Amino acid sequence: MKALVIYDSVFGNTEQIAQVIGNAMGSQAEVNILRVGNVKPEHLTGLDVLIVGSPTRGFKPTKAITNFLKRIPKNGLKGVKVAAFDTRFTMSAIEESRVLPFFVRLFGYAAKPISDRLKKKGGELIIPPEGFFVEGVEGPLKEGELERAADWAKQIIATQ
Ligand SMILES: Cc1cc2nc3c(=O)[nH]c(=O)nc-3n(C[C@H](O)[C@H](O)[C@H](O)COP(=O)(O)O)c2cc1C
Repeated sequence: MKALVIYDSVFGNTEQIAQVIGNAMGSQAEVNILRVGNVKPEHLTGLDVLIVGSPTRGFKPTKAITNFLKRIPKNGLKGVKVAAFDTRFTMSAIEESRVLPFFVRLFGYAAKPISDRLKKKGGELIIPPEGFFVEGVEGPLKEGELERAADWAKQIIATQ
């Protein structure tokens, strides 16, 4: 099985999650883990599984991830199993704000629009979009999130 994990990351938290996901799959698959800026069209050929992750910024993926997804040709992910994840504020951090809970309910997080776009390009979603929590803006990741990411990756492997 050939898998690719593509991520963007500003402060390093999403990168850590991407590495854990890739490494957890690595024992069962040929896995590449690439920052979105380093992805070339040939990386997408012959893939069985594509996983894309982004920090949630303003309720959305980063511009680099959005642009990458837009550039995938129509039906470019036909026959590819896909999954999406994001990193995001903890629920308690959101609830400390007066206005944020309202907007989060309305606009959500990055993983859902990523998975929608992957499906639109022909990919078959194999697991619901997932979010991993960071403490504050720059992290660190909430305790236990790296383990949760490894479990999530194992669920993906189990679908193969
Ligand atoms: C400008 C900005 C906007 C953000 N917007 C959101 C948001 O809408 N929802 C959320 O849950 N977290 C938001 N965050 C927190 C980020 O999700 C957090 O910084 C990110 O998960 C860290 O990942 P990274 O270390 O890979 O950059 C925002 C952070 C910044 C700096």
